[in-house]
Amino acid sequence: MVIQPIVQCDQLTKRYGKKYALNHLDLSIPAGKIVGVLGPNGCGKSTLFRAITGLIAPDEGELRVLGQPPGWQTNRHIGYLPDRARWYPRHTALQAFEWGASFLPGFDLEAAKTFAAYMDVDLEMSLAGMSKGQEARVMLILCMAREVPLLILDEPFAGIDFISREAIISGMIDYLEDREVSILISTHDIQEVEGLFDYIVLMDQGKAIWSGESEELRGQYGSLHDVFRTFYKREWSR
Ligand SMILES: Nc1ncnc2c1ncn2[C@@H]1O[C@H](COP(=O)(O)OP(=O)(O)OP(=O)(O)O)[C@@H](O)[C@H]1O
Repeated sequence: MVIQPIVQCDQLTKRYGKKYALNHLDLSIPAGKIVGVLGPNGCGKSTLFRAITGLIAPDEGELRVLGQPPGWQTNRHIGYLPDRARWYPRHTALQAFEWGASFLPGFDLEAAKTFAAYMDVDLEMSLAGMSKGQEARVMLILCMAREVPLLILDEPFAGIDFISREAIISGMIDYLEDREVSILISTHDIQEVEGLFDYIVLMDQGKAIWSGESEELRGQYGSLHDVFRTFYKREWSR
């Protein structure tokens, strides 16, 4: 069953003191898309993801995820990679995936192993011995190997080098081709990943300043690099 829209925000607001992390955000994200949630540091991307996964309660406004208010019922159907995610250092990658298979709804151990082979992850290596980029791959696999309708990946490519990032992204595109899944991805690595997105949300100061099909955005403004120049002049001129 495909739920339209996958995420719906009406006047969604989250304040920290006087600071608006989300400022009366209106946003409707259709299902079945790979969505780039983009914008400068501090514009509210992670806060939006935390609200979607029920980790923070909004101060005002309405949020519906998979057609319902966020909570444990919706979280069963969401694979979430938080920013700054870490795993238990003494575990090996395989132990992390076996944990996933026993605890995470919809986790497919064989898919995780296939991803690991593709992403060059040594299953027997402990996470303590891994580089930042290797650990980031394990964390990404823990989310991607789940049969769920919604994946939320907050900065999944941070720490992964340019060459590996391209390989991982093309692997993701192959893997996702036949699956009915919606993915929200925040990233600052816009140039490498631009081919991945079919829908874009541009955020600034807690609001969505543009959202729509990436082809439409490219048609109007050119590459994502040019889009950033157009929409975030304030940032670029600093
Ligand atoms: N727990 C918190 N306490 C106080 N302020 C917070 C908290 N969480 C977020 N903020 C503030 O809310 C704003 C939005 O933060 P958020 O982490 O959502 O931005 P972001 O777009 O994910 O940024 P980045 O690209 O740097 O990861 C920022 O000004 C941040 O300082």
